[in-house]
Amino acid sequence: MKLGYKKIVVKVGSNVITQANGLPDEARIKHLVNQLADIKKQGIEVILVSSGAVASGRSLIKVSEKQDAVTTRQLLAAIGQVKLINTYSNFFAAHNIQCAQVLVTKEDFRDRAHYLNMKNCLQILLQNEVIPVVNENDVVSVTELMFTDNDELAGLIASMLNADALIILSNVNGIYNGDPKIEGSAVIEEINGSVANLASFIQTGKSQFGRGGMITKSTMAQKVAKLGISVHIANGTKDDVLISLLNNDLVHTRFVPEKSKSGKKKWIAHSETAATGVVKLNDGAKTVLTSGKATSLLPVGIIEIQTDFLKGDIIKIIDEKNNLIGLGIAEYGSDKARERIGQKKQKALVHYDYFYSAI
Ligand SMILES: Nc1ncnc2c1ncn2[C@@H]1O[C@H](COP(=O)(O)OP(=O)(O)O)[C@@H](O)[C@H]1O
Ligand SMILES: N[C@@H](CCC(=O)OP(=O)(O)O)C(=O)O
Repeated sequence: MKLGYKKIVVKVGSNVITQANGLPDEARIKHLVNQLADIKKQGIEVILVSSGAVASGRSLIKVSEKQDAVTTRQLLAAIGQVKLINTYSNFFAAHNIQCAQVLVTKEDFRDRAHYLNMKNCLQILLQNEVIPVVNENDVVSVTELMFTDNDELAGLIASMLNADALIILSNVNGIYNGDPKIEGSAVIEEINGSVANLASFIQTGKSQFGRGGMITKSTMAQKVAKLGISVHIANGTKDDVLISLLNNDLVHTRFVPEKSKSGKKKWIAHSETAATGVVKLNDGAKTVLTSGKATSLLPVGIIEIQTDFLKGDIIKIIDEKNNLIGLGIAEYGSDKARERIGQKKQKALVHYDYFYSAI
């Protein structure tokens, strides 16, 4: 396969594997599994992140209209996930491949110990030639405990496992430079670095069964590419999409990866919700810290400690206008940091190795 990847994470959106009438599209699931089996047999490690539990559940049970949205989602996902994983399991078995169900919540990534537990679990499956089929555990993840969508989850898994590529399969050919439905809009084939006006191309509407939409997909893709992982957005409803993509023979959107970051930086990058402290910097410190040079965060550039934190906590670093600059691990607690605000020649609050720039 021309692209030469050794480890890939493939994310399949609900729309790809659900028919217009809401029933699971078994033929498409089978076709995707056939491709994944082919890819695995060529020695590439594969992790599948599949949506579709709620959509599958909808085909199995009629829900009362009086039931609220949260409990409806719990009910549909609880029933639908069984059907979804059985379908995958049967199709993989035809290739003598075992797959495993891995259901996760945001909580499973909340601190380094939980994160490493999850990483070990996936690694042991891969070492045993099993294909993990990951989904959010929708039965217990509600409201603020939820991932934005499975694109966020897939980005997290790709970063955690140091994958070479994350392939997101949706029901469009990629990100278009206008409304995909309007003639004259074309697929943006390559996105290199942060593209300031990317969001302006994207319509806020979602596809019929999707959760996050294209804006969250592109924000996540830019973040993951920044960590050193290629991200591809392609049309999962096309025949042989994965094989064509890996042979570099498919029109789609590719986010060019930057230099690979360390495992710890990848973890920090995805830890915004676990951050305790908030530290505000002046513009000079912001410029230096985001210049791309290896620079640590020194107290001289701090103007305010907004929220307390302990040594070792993840902290949010913001600018004078309260925009996020990055995330880092505090070398000491907020008490000491407050004493040192604006002072020269003090120990760095965040060492460069433990700083992730969000800009
Ligand atoms: N500029 C754009 N390029 C591509 N798709 C777009 C764009 N703007 C909005 N979209 C919409 O985003 C949808 C895909 O996102 P989403 O509904 O989250 O899908 P999925 O279920 O695959 O995660 C497409 O079906 C499309 O309608
Ligand atoms: N976890 C949910 C899917 C959530 C989700 O992000 O869906 P999608 O936007 O189609 O990838 C399910 O299995 O139904």
